[in-house]
Amino acid sequence: MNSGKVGVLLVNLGTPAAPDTGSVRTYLAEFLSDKRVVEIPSLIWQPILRGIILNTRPKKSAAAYKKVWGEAGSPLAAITERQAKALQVRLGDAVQVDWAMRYGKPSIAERMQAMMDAGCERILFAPLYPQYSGATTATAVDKVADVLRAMRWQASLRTLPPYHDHPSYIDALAADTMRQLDALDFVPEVLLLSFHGMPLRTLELGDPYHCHCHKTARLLGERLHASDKWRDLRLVTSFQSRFGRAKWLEPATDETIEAEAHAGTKRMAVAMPGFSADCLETLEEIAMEGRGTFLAAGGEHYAALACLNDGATGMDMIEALVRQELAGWV
Ligand SMILES: C=CC1=C(C)c2cc3[nH]c(cc4nc(cc5[nH]c(cc1n2)c(C)c5CCC(=O)O)C(CCC(=O)O)=C4C)c(C)c3C=C
Ligand SMILES: [Fe+2]
Ligand SMILES: [Fe+2]
Repeated sequence: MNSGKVGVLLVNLGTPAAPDTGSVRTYLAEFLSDKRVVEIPSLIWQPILRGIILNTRPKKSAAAYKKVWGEAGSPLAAITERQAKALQVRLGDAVQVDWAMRYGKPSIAERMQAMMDAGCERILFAPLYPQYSGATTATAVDKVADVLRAMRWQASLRTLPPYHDHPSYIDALAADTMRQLDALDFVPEVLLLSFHGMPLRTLELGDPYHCHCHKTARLLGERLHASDKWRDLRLVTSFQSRFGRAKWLEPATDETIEAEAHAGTKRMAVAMPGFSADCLETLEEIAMEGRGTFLAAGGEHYAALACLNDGATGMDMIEALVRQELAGWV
């Protein structure tokens, strides 16, 4: 290490290197071998993963990734990179901003080493998950701890806490949700707040994720209902992207979308406040598949709202959260 710089590392989940079966298999093998993600003993899980899942799911998932892949690659990686660049501009030269993925590339190990090689002695590690869960925040922190464990001369580390009820996050969600609702060419009867799901067992074991999601939904709802225009908007919370056979948090987003249409809802918008960047789960599962489900079941108007991404409102929030955690360092 050669100087006392401060670094900020933005981290998100990870994504395949390319939308083909081989790349998706490599990504899923790493992701689904994480014991924080699938909490089944390895002796039982690894044969299922290697014998069944990695022989079937990659082809299906690669086809889904192809539908959302852009010129800059995977949306999740492209947006996270843009967030890092925008934050660098906002924070100036006093801080070095970089980004990494928990699974795949750029890896946490590689970017931590690069920051330290550039002279960062203090690093704020910022997993961009508003709601804490073992499968997201904790495994990212485990990873950076592994990286430090292998170093003789470590950097000092701070980690960004979950921000599910932080005023800057709720302000950003409320402003951006209302901006997007106002711009629709229809007035929704219901706004579905869809969060990524988790196995129900994680709630029973004490993971706060479910509570964090419901608190975010309540605080966002209070802000929408305090406005003149969205006072009567009906809000429903659900959990998407179910994986595997175990019982997951309910209600499930796909079933809720279908049930709403069957019950006579004609106009629906869906927001996904738990995702800091658009990705496969928001763009393919909710914007594309969700629309098909709603229209096929009798709905007429459907809109999936964009995540905060690197828009000004979202970046105001990331800057505020990061500046709070950097207090005393810069
Ligand atoms: C936002 C928080 C997330 C939680 C909580 C979460 C839990 C979780 N996810 C899986 C399984 C899969 N997730 C997949 C994609 C994916 N998941 C998140 C976020 C959370 N996951 C994101 C941002 C993404 C998108 C990645 C991208 O490249 O765009 C996938 C891969 C895609 C697929 O094949 O469907 C799987 C598998 C589990 C099992 C889990 C909780 C235990
Ligand atoms: Fe996931
Ligand atoms: Fe999915």
